[in-house]
Amino acid sequence: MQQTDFRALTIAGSDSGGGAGIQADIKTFQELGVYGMSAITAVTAQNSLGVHHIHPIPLTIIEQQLHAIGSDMNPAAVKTGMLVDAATIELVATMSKRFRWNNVVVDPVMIAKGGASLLQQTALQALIQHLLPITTVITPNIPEAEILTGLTINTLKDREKAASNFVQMGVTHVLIKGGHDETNTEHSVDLYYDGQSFHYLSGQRVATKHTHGTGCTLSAAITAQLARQKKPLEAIHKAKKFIQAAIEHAYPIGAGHGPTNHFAYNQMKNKRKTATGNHIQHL
Ligand SMILES: Nc1ncnc2c1ncn2[C@@H]1O[C@H](COP(=O)(O)OP(=O)(O)O)[C@@H](O)[C@H]1O
Ligand SMILES: Cc1ncc(COP(=O)(O)O)c(N)n1
Repeated sequence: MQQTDFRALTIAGSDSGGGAGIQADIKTFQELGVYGMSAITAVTAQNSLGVHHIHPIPLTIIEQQLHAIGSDMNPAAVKTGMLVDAATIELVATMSKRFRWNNVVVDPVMIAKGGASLLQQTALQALIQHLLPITTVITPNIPEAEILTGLTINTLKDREKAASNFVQMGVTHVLIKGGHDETNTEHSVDLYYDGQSFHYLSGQRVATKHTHGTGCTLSAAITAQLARQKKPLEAIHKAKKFIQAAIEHAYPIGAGHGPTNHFAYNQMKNKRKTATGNHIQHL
């Protein structure tokens, strides 16, 4: 059977535990029928208990990875995760412009759920100055949105204000995620803004500690859907369904915070297909 050609690139850190970073991204791309490529910015030694060691990859090697992909393999969408420091951010922005990459999804990863810092404090300005102006979709969680905008976010109105700030900083589409909003025990609500109107995307909040890699997986699913030519809001709606299934069926492996389940979305879809006898695949 002829494979349709959808390709995406992730620029992120490696998570030895497989729940976040490059590993989560590639698994998500694969589940959504997208060919995955990677440029690794750091190798981390981590598991369900946390990030134990970080080994940043030399800048020249990151550049060589980006050049190898950009000069030959032309991704339709690109996402960034752990970017380590200001020099890496500047490099990623320069290379994205050089290769005219479209559909740039920035997950502004700063602090792992276990508390380890994945981005130097001094890199924030570089992110704002170099990366945000070329960002198609940014996906901060609430603490990241607060740090980048300088606002305190308690209410949904505060979140709308922060989303407007991101648009003023040059971002085209903003998704401020609500996983950290503990005032809402029923739902986990994400806010989308494109400079024109606000949309709220709500999912049933799952009472689980196994949420390692939720942000990586969501942003990778958005990237995959953009690579599949979906418009940003539709890509985000589909990605929200993917992460919801992945959290509802999370893998309780390890003694700490287990990863989400990247198979869950397709497994549930296949179950529904078997139940209805419908064998047509709708992504
Ligand atoms: N317990 C939960 N139940 C359902 N959805 C969740 C839960 N925690 C996070 N999410 C969703 O997972 C995605 C990632 O959100 P969040 O946890 O805020 O990001 P991050 O991993 O970057 O901290 C969002 O779509 C959010 O709404
Ligand atoms: C390489 C890498 N990238 C990103 C995260 C964030 O994921 P989380 O916030 O779920 O710990 C991580 N832990 N490791």
